[in-house]
Amino acid sequence: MPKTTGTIDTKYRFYTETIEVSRLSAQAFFEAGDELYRGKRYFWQNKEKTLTLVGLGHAHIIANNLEDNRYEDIDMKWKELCQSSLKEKADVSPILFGGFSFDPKNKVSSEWDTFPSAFFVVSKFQLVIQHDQAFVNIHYITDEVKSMEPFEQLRIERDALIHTAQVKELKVHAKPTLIKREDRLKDEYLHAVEDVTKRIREDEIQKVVIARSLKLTFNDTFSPATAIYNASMEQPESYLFGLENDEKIFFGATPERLVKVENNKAQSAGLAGSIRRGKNSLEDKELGDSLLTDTKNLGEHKYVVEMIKKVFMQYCEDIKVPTRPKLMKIRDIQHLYSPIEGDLKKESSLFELVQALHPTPALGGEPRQDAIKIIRESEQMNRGYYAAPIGWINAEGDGEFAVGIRSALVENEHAYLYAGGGIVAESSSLEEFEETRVKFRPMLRTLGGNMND
Ligand SMILES: C=C(O[C@H]1C=CC=C(C(=O)O)[C@@H]1O)C(=O)O
Ligand SMILES: [Mg+2]
Repeated sequence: MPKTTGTIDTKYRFYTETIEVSRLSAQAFFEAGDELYRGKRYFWQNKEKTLTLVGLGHAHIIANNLEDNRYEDIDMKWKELCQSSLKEKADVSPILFGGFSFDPKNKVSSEWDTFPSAFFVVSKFQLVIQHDQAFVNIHYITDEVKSMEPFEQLRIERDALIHTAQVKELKVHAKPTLIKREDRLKDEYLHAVEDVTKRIREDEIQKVVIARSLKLTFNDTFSPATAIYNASMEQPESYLFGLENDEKIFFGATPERLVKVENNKAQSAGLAGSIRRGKNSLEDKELGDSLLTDTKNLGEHKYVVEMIKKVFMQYCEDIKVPTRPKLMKIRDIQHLYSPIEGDLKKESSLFELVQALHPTPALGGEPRQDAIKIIRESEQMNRGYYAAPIGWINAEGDGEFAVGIRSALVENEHAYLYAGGGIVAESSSLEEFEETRVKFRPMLRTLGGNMND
C-alpha cells in the first residue's frame, strides 16, 4: 500500500500520496489531462533535461494581486501549507508551480488581464520524472473536516490518467495555418529604442530593455500539448514551460535561468548580449568571436553580471563569478553567458532570491526601478508574464525559476509573442529591431507561422 500522509488539526489538511510509475511520457500525461483538466495544467522541463514536471488539475491555488510583498505572500502561504499540513515527509515532495508578472504596477489592459500578479498552483496530480524514474503524486487539500472518501476517487482518476498516457499514442496535431500577423506598436517600439538610447547617452540611465510584441491569428485553435511538444523540438537546449490559465496558456522555451536552489547551493546566470548564428561553422565561429569582444554587447552583459553578483553577495557565501563571459549557442542565436553560484546563507530562501533578482538588467535595466518606470511608459504595452520569473519550489524550499522569454501567450486562435533587447549607449533602433526578429523565430516556428520572416 502506498503511504498517505496528512494532519487533522490545522486550517488545511494536505494529503499526499506517491506512486512510482514505469514508462510515462510527460507530454502524453499532459495530453491525457486534456478532457478534464484543460486550463488547469502546467509543464516544466529544465535545460539539462534531468527534471520534468507535469501538473493536472488544481488541488490548491496560491495567488495574489499585490504590487508589493507578492513574493513574501506566496512564500508564507506555501510554507504555511507545507508546515502545518504535512506531518511526515511525502515520498516525493509536493511542488508549487507558477509565475509572477513582469511589473505588477503596469495597469494597461491586455491579453494578460486574467493573470494575477502572482499565480501558483499545487496540482491534483503531479508527475515528476527524475533520474529515469517517474512518480505520480495525488494532492488533496481541504479546510473542512472531511473523510478520506474523495481520496479513493482521486486514486481511480489517477490510474485512468496514467493508463491513457501509457496506451494512447500522443496525438501530434497539425499546426494551424497562420492567416494574419501584426507587428504591434512597431513605431512606438522604434521610437522607444531611440528615445532610451538618447537618454542613456545623456547619462539619465545606464541600460533599459525594450520589448515588442507580435499578434498572430490562425485559422484554427491550438492544442496546448502539441504546442509544448513542438517547442521542445525547436529548442532542445532550453527550459520548456507551460502554464495554463483557463482559456490561455503561457508557454515558451527559454535559455535563461533566473535562479536555482538545491541543497543550499544557489545558481544564477547572466545571459545578455546577442548575435545570430552563422550560415556555416566558419561564419558561426567568426560571429561568436566578434560577440565575445564587442563593446556594445559586453556592456549589455556587464550590467547583468554585476547586479547578480551584488545580490549573491547579500544572500550567499563563497560566490563564484567568471571573469569573462562565454558563448551560449542555441538554434537561432548566440548569447554571452556567465554562470554565477554561491552557497545560500542559512536565513536566505529561494523566493528572496527571486525577489532580489527580478528583473535583472537582462530584462529590466540599470538602475532597476528607473528602468521599470521607463519600460512602463515607453513600451505602452503590458508584458504580462513575459520576461518574468516562472518555475517551481518544493516543500523543502528547493526549486528553480527561469525567465519567461522566447515565449508566447496563446488564446484560442490567437498567439501573442514577445521579444526584447538590452539598449545601451551604442544601440541602434534598426539593429535592435533585427535582434528581436531573431528572438521571435523559435516561437514563430513552434506555432507554424513565419509569414514575412
Ligand atoms: C529580452 C530578451 O532577451 C534577453 C536575454 C538574452 C539576450 C538579450 C539581449 O542581447 O538583448 C536580452 O537581454 C528576449 O529574448 O526577449
Ligand atoms: Mg541585445
